Amino acid sequence: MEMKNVKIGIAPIAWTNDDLPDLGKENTFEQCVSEMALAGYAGCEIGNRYPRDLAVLKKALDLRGLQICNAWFSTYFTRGQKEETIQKFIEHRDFLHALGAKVIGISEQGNSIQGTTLPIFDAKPVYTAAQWQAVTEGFEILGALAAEKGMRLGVHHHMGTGVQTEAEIDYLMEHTSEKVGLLYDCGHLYYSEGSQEATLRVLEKHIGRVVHVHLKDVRPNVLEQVRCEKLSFLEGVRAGSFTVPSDGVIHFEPIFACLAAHQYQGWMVVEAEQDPAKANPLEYALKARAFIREKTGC
Ligand SMILES: O=C1C[C@@H](O)[C@H](O)[C@@H](O)C1=O
Ligand SMILES: [Co+2]
Repeated sequence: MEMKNVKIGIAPIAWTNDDLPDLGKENTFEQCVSEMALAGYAGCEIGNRYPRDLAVLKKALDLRGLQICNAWFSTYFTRGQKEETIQKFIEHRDFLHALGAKVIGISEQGNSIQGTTLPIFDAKPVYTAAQWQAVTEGFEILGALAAEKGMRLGVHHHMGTGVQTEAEIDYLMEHTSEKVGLLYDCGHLYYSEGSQEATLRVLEKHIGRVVHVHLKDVRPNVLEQVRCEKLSFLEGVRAGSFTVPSDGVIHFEPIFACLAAHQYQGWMVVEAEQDPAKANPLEYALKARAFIREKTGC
């Protein structure tokens, strides 16, 4: 398998979890980025422990040979906060641009349940026609703003949001232009659709729009527990829903093969939020890095 122009990154969420700040509260920014570099990653995303001062952040990254590839951005179009979302997006875009990132990953959080206590398998929002209209129009505007700086917008399909299922991803892709790319996260797809086939099918259908990839694996026994006990998304994270590639149920070979066959260019980012007290972040980062190298040569 030949993957040219693909870089391997990792997300800080395994060290410090922005959604569950008590997970990894003992881990410092310096430890996080040092261990990312030590484990052989070329870049990373941004977490809330990262310094916001551009010069300080750049120096810390340069010292370790790390690049910033993306950082999460929440949109609130379903709450009617269009102007505020656009304003904040421009600031976020400019910060990422100054750091050399080429992608901006977004997710509509106006009525998302991912951070709530609601059962993740029972209470996700389903957009009305008006909400789809607000979201697709808003994403188009953000896509154009990203393009102004030579960057790509990637919509992160995510559990607990209105862009979660295969059908919702298809709808989004059909009702938006090329300016709106897809942030493909195989862990979220398997979690939502429950099968390897659907996880791969979505990638194959929309590979031309994929601008960024999150590699996470899932533990099927924990997903079953989440379903049976009606747990929330974050309760599931604490219980160990996610792990790194090679440690869960997903077959990564066909995913890598599809990306390689379509000459995907960009980042593949290991993103596996777990309790660092149970899953040593460096150990799991090393495990994922070795697996990716073995399977892709990258
Ligand atoms: O990309 C992501 C960002 C996290 O904050 C999120 O909850 C996680 O599941 C994810 O995929
Ligand atoms: Co993700």
